[in-house]
Parts: sequence; C-alpha cells; structure tokens
Amino acid sequence: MKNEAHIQLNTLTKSYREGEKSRSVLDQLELSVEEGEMIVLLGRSGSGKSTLLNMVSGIDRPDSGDVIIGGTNLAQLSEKDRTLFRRKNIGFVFQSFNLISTLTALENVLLPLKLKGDSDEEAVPKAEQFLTEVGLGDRGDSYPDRLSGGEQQRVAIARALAHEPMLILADEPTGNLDYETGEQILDILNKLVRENGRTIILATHDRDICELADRVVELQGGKLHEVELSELSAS
Ligand SMILES: Nc1ncnc2c1ncn2[C@@H]1O[C@H](COP(=O)(O)OP(=O)(O)OP(=O)(O)O)[C@@H](O)[C@H]1O
Repeated sequence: MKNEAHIQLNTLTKSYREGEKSRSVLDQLELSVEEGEMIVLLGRSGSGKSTLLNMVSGIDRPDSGDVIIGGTNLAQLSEKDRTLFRRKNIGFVFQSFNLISTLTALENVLLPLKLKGDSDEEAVPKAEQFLTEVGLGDRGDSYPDRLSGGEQQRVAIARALAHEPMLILADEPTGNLDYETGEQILDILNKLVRENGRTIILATHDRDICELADRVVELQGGKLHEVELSELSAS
C-alpha cells in the first residue's frame, strides 16, 4: 500500500485585497511531501513563500483548497483548533530568531513544552537535552541579548525541535547570519532533522542551501515548479 503523503496541498488559492484590487499570491497550487523529506522552497522576494508557509502552519487560511498534514485538513479547522494543531505538530525557525527577550535560553526552549502541557519534571530535562544537542548546554541561563546571532538561532532550533513536532518550517533561517555561521546552523538543522526523521520545508533565496534538499521547488506565478538539482549546479 502506498503511504499517504505527509503533507498534501490541493488547489491552494490565496489572494490579498488592497482597496478595490485583489492580488493573487497562490493560484491552485499543488504540493505533496513525504514523511522525512527535506524540501527547499525557492522564490523571488514577494513570490509568496511566507504566505505559503503561513497556510501550511495554519497561521492563515487559504481562500480555497486543502492543507492536509498527517491526515488533518487544516483548511477545515477553526482558528482555535489550528492553533492547537500548530502547537503540537509544528516547529518554526525564523530569519529573525524570534526568541522572547525576557526569558532565558532554557526558558525559551521550555515554552513549547509547557504550552503542550508538560510538567517541569518532564520539560526541563528535554529542554536541557536539546540545548546540549545544539552545543549550548552551558548557556541555558543566558538571555538572548547576551548570545550571538548564531547562538540565538541555535536556541531557536532547540525550541523548534523540543516538542518533537512532525513538521519543521524554516523561513530564511540563515538570512541574518554570516556565511560560516549560516553553514553551521544548516548543519545542525539538517542533522537534527535527519536523525529524528522529521519533515522540513525551508524557504530561502539562497540557492547554495539546495544541496541539502531532497527536493527543490520554486514558487513562481502562484504555482510551484520542481527544480532539478542539476539545473541549480549549472546556474
Ligand atoms: N497581509 C497581507 N495583505 C496584503 N498583501 C499581502 C499580505 N501579506 C503578503 N502580501 C503580499 O503578498 C505577496 C507575497 O508576500 P510574501 O511575504 O508571501 O512573499 P515572500 O516570497 O515571502 O517574500 P520575501 O522573500 O520578500 O519575504 C507580496 O506581494 C505581499 O505584498
């Protein structure tokens, strides 16, 4: 029996209204992702990458179409149920790290575990373990403003993975980092995701990142096009 796709986007359509005008961003878009795949999502600025990730995470809802993740169609859930689904099943890594500045590194990683309802006894060892895995086991007490950009992004990765979500969404995770630090972050993300069999969709402008991907798709004119890895190395 063929496995059901882990993520299935069917005829996904989204447009934004501005006054009288409507701007189409996603147009009958289709995507199928298998469990454990790493997909790189390319696209020019304004092509709709963040809009697409917002649909997949259930932060926003499509005008029409399906967003089926692990058998649940997010497009049919209420906002409250989409939030609950997201907390349980999705981890985010953003370009701007998005750590909470008044919480220590450890407390930031604890947050998704506490939201999920874990007790301190369960959550603290898990959060410490994930901080150790990103090489920051000794920085749990540091506040974000005492950490470098690369360290903050590593905390953000630990936070994204701590509640063991089935899907990781990363929006330009190396966008604010220098080349070398960006490479380190990608190595960590890649290793953790691969070792744990997680599915990841990573949006970027950076074509170098594509070498880590199982598949590369490009958003253009509201639709996704598969990009051959050989095309990228030639360009
Ligand atoms: N809330 C909104 N209201 C109106 N228009 C929006 C809204 N959000 C996004 N857009 C428009 O939708 C288009 C796609 O935006 P989106 O942020 O998804 O692109 P992107 O590919 O992520 O861009 P970038 O790489 O620059 O972050 C843009 O033209 C943007 O102006």
